[in-house]
Amino acid sequence: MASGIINYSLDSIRFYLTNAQKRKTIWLFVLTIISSFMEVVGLASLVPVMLVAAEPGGVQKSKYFGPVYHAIGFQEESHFLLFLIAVIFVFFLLKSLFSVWVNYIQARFTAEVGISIVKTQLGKYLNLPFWYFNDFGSSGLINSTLGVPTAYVSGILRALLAFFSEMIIVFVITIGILIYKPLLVLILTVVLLPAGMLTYRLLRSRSQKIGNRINELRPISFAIVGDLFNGFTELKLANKQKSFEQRLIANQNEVQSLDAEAYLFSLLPTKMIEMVAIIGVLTIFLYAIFFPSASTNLIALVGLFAAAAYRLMPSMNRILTALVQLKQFQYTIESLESYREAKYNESPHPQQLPLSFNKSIAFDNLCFSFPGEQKPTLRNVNIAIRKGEKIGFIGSSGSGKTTLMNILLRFYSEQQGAILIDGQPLTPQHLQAWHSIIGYVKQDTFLMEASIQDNITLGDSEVDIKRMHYAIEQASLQSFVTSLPEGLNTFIGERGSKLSGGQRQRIGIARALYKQTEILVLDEATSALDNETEREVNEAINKLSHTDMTILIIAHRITTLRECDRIYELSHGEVIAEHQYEDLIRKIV
Ligand SMILES: Nc1ncnc2c1ncn2[C@@H]1O[C@H](COP(=O)(O)OP(=O)(O)OP(=O)(O)O)[C@@H](O)[C@H]1O
Repeated sequence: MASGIINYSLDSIRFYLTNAQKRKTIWLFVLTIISSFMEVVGLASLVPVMLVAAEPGGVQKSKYFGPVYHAIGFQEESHFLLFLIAVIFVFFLLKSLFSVWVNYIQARFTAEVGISIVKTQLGKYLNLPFWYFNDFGSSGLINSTLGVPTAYVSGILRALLAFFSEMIIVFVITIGILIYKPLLVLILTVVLLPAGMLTYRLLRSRSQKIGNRINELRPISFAIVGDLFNGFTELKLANKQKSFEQRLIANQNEVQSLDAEAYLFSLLPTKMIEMVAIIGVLTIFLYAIFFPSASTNLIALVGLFAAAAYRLMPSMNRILTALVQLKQFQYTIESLESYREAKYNESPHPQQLPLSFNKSIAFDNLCFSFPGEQKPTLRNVNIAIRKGEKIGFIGSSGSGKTTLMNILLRFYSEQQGAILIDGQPLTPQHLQAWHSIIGYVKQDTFLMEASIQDNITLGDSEVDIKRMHYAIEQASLQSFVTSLPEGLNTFIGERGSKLSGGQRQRIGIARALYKQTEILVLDEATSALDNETEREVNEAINKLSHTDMTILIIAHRITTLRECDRIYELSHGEVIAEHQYEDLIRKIV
C-alpha cells in the first residue's frame, strides 16, 4: 500500500547520490542491520532472565545459566541475578551507543545529500535562460533553493531512513519471535498490521494535501513580507500597510492551522499503536481463557508480548509517522524535479576561448524574438561601432533598446545574424572572456546591504586600492565619499536606501571601472529625473567620455548623449535613424 510513495521517493534520491554516496548507503544499510540485531539480542536476552527469575531455584535448573552459575562460583541465586542484570545493562548501554553512532552517520549522510541538493537547485536556477527568470518571484526562488531542499531532507530523506531502519528492526524481531514462539507473531500481525494500515489510510491523502497547500502558501507569505518591508514608504503613504498586513495574517492563519494539523497527525500513530498494544494483551488473556491448557504459559506470553511490544511499538509508530511524512512532503520531490528539462538548462558550458577586442563591435543583421511571441522584438539590426566610440540609443518605450543590450551582454541569444567582435562571431565559447571586459550599469543598479567598497568590488577580499581610487574619481564619487565620516566603509542600507538615485548609478559606474571594463553599457534611469541626479550622472558620463572605454548609452534624455559620436534611433525593433547630437538638439528646440 505504501510501496508507491517509497519507490517514488527512492527514485528521486537516486538522482542526487554520487557513486561514492551510493556505496555509502550500502554501508549504512549494513550498519543498520547490525544495530537491529543488537536490538533484538538485547530484547531476547530479557526473556530467559525473566523466566529463571520467576521460578525459585530456576537459575540452577536452567541448562544455560546453571553451568555459568557454578563456573563463576556464585553462592546465591539472587547475586547471580544481579550479575545478569548488570551484564544486560552493559549490553544495552553498548547497543545504545552503537545505535547513536549509526544515527550520527545517518544524520551526516543526510546533511551531505542535503548540500548536494542545494547545489543542484542553485545550479538549476542559475543556469536558467535569462528570460525564464521573469517567471519566478524572488520569494519563489528562495523557497525553491533553500526551503524545499531543507524540507526534502527532513520530510523525505530522514523519513525514508527511519522507515527502512525500523522495518529492519521489525523484520528481525519478527523472525526472532517466529523462531521462539510462532503464535505470538500471529497475534502481533493480526493486531498491529490492520491498525497500522488503517492509520496510514486515514492520514495519507490529507497529509499530502496539507504539504502541497503549505508549499503554495509559504512563498506568498514571503512575498507579502518582502513587499511590506521593501515598499515601506510607498505603502505607508498610500495607507496600504494595513491591507497588506491583513493579507499576510490571513495567509499565515492558514499556514499555522495546517502546521497544527500536520503536528496532530504526527501524534496520532502513537495513540493508535498504544491502543492496539492493550488490545494485544487482552487478546492473549482471551486466548488463555479459551485454551486453558495454555494458561501456564500465560505469564511468559504476556511478558514476551510486552517485551516485543516495548520495542515494536515505537518502531511501528516511526514507520507510520515516516509514511505520513513522505506523503506530506511529496511536493518537495515534485518541486525538485521541475525545470530539469533541457530547454531550461543552458549548460553544458563549452570549453572557453580567449577573445581579442582591438577594433570593433558589430551587430550584423541581428533578429530576435522572445519564446512564444509572434512579432520579432528586433529586426535586421546592423550597427558598426569602433573601439573607444561613445554610442547613444534612443527610441520610444518598448522599441527594443534593452533587449538589444541584453543580446550584446549575452543574456539572450539572437535567432539570426551575429555579434562580431573584431569581425569574429561572439560564441558561447567566448562568454567568460567577453563578460570579463563588458560592464553593465542598469537603471536600478544592483546594490548589496554592505559598504560602498564592497558594493564597488562586489565583495573582493583583497582590494586594489589604486584601481579603487581611479574608479571613484572617474565615477565622480570622490567628494561624496570624502564627505562621509566612514568613507568607503559606510554602509549604504538595504538596496542602497541611504543613497540618492544619482549616487546609486555612479556606484554602478565605479563598479564597472574597478572591474576594468573595456565596454560599458549604461541604461540611464528613467525614474530619477530630478536635475541634481541628472547633473551627477552626466558629470560621470562626461568624464568617462574622455577615456578609451567603448560606451553604449540607452538614454531617455537627449542631454545625456552630448558626448556621443552617434545616436541610433530604434522603433518597433528596427534602427530607423542615425543622428548626431547637435541635429537632435536642434530638432527638439
Ligand atoms: N522577457 C520578455 N518576454 C517577452 N517579451 C518581452 C520580455 N522582455 C521584454 N519584452 C518585450 O520586448 C519589447 C522590447 O522591450 P525592451 O525592454 O527591449 O524595450 P526598451 O526600448 O528598452 O523599453 P524602455 O525604454 O521602456 O526600457 C517590449 O514590447 C517588451 O514588452
